[in-house]
Amino acid sequence: MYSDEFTVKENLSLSPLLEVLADVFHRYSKHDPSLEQPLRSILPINDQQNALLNLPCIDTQRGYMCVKTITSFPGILPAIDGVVSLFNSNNGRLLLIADAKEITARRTAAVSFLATKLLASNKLKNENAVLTILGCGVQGRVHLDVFTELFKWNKIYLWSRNMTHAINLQSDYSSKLNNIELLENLNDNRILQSDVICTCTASKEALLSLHQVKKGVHINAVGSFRATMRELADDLMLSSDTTVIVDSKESAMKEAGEIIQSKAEIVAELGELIENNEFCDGISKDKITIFKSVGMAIEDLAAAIVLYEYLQECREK
Ligand SMILES: NC(=O)C1=CN([C@@H]2O[C@H](COP(=O)(O)OP(=O)(O)OC[C@H]3O[C@@H](n4cnc5c(N)ncnc54)[C@H](O)[C@@H]3O)[C@@H](O)[C@H]2O)C=CC1
Ligand SMILES: O=C(O)C1=NCCCC1
Repeated sequence: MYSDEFTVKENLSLSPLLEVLADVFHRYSKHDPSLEQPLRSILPINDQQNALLNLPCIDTQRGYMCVKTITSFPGILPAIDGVVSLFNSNNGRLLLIADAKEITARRTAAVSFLATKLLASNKLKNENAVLTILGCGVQGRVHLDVFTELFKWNKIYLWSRNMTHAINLQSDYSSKLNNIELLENLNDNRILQSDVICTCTASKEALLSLHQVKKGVHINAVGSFRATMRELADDLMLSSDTTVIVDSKESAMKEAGEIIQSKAEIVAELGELIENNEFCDGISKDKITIFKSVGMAIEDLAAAIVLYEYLQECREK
């Protein structure tokens, strides 16, 4: 069965995806032996920023195995291309091949939302909450889709190095939302009003420093996945007001520029926060929380399982 990007978009629902993501993140961080995920391979092409990535994992508890093979060519749009393959882990049969662009986009934004729910639940109770998205490429757009599907924001600010991307995104949303405003530069004081910020760029230099954000902000830093990439400055990473959470300690220490360059302490993995009210409720309102995501195979597995099981259900009806 092949699912192209439109099929993925139409059939991959966020609510079951969030549930399966929470389960696999929890089991990953508990080192559950039924879930195996080696460090992914990232093969740079001719020492340039382009790369071939391979992300495998096995979940014998759910009875699936998954491998995503993608290219990342930041200079060519869309930057990511490839496929996600889902197999039965009991008999080795191939079950589904799906477009990796859409799976990667939606699962990454869903993980950012999960992190926001766990680390900043107080912000999601606030009717006046403000969301800012930096970078309006594929990830910026899908973060806007997912974050507005799951929560009603009072105000949304968009910034992109290429302002046309931000203008187009605002305009595509104009019939649905009239509370989106554009930021022309990163010194705009409106960033200081943000309760949640998602950074979704391929930047190699820090875009956000400590003085640009308010105390208590939650940041999902999505863009960097190499030692040379980063979106957040050292003073933000290293502030005593900051708590840094990652998807995987092993991956973040190898791939996340912000962590590698700043040597910031990683307080926990996202999976350690699942069913851990003591930790989540114990985060003071004034703490800046940073979720640094680099991406993992189990996220693609979760998305492929939800999509496959839903398509099977539709077939059987
Ligand atoms: N954490 C994760 O699981 C995932 C992370 N990513 C990463 O997220 C980033 C965004 O991915 P896509 O939206 O798919 O790419 P894209 O190519 O669609 O968008 C990239 C955005 O970054 C901006 N940008 C590039 N260099 C910049 C700079 N120096 N300063 C400011 N903005 C800059 C571009 O203007 C564009 O808005 C990439 O670095 C990608 O590798 C992508 C997928 C999953
Ligand atoms: O997890 C992924 O998939 C990716 N992570 C970093 C950038 C390329 C795709």
